[in-house]
Amino acid sequence: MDVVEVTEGKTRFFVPRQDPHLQFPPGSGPVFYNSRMELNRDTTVLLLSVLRPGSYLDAMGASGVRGLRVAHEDGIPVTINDWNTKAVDLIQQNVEALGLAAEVTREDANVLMSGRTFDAVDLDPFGTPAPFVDSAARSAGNYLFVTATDTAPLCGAHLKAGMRRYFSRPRNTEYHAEVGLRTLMGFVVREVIKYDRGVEPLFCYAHEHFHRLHLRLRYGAAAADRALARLGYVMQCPQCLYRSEQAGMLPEPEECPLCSADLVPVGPLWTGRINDDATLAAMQEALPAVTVGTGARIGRLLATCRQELDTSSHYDYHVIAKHLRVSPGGIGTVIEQLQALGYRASRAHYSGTAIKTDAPLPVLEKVISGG
Ligand SMILES: C[S@@+](CC[C@H](N)C(=O)[O-])C[C@H]1O[C@@H](n2cnc3c(N)ncnc32)[C@H](O)[C@@H]1O
Ligand SMILES: [Zn+2]
Repeated sequence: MDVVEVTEGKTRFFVPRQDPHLQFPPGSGPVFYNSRMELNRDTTVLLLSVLRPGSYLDAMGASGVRGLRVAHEDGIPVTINDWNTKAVDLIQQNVEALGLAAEVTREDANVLMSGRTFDAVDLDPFGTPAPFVDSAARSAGNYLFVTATDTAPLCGAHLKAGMRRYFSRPRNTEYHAEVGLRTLMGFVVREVIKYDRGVEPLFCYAHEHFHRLHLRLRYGAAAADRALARLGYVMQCPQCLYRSEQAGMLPEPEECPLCSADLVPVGPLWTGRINDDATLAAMQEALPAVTVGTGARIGRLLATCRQELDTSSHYDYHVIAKHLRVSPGGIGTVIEQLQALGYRASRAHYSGTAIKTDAPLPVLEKVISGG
């Protein structure tokens, strides 16, 4: 295999030379590598420097970059797996070049995870992680990390694929990044709680073309019940911009209080917090020493996540302004005005025009129209 050496974070490793003329260079080599996922990997290396699990499984290694970095930069014992022979050869070459004691395996990830446990399990498949979450839920001791790049099914743009994979009915709204993240989270929670285990989000975010979950797992039916209680629906009005949140396994019929249309349930999905503030604070503290490449962007992401409200949807203030036919002021001013009126209001980490607030829609409309 024709390889080139690249650096990510503090780790140098080999990846296949990719044809820059192909439209999708990450998939053009014999083994997958996508440099655009550096931020995703940087956040994992940073978080693991805080959590320090006893063992870590990179279940779909490809070049091995993720596990290599966790071993090299965090000093955590890792197992790197892939079922592809070329990938495993490259991982082995990288492990040897870095002088690591990492274990390298060539198995179907589901078989590996069904037979062994690891303190932390990381799923980073092509597209959907859905076929791997059940075995990961049985394999993971304390931590389960999941990447999904199938944003169209998760966000409702490919509705049937979303329903097949996630047993949920997403809906393509202006808050699709939030729906995608919470649909994925809701699915993972349902896969875990059937084993009488609880799930607590540590750091979950949507970014560009992927969703990423970092979750802590707990033992016991009581912990599972706490997670179960967080499953619910966003109830969206099909005629106006109104939406609300509803807890429960099955959606109850509800009318829009503004226009009387029947609200449409979006879900089931995870409601409530998607981050643990103490974990984010610890990551912020560790950031200067740990992260190299995307450190400034991660710093902004963590800061935005820490101030973000827990609501399962947001209002896009440009959409509201267009609806009202007004030209809006700055988003910071709108948020400050809502707060001055006694409401909670924040930005969302995945969009520059998203406002999360507990203010009723008419209040938000009044503020945006300068009233
Ligand atoms: C998106 S790539 C992983 C990227 C890698 N984690 C990174 O950060 O660059 C997905 C990898 O999963 C492997 N894979 C797909 N299905 C698998 C399975 N059932 N068991 C093990 N590996 C699998 C593929 O061979 C491919 O190398
Ligand atoms: Zn309505």
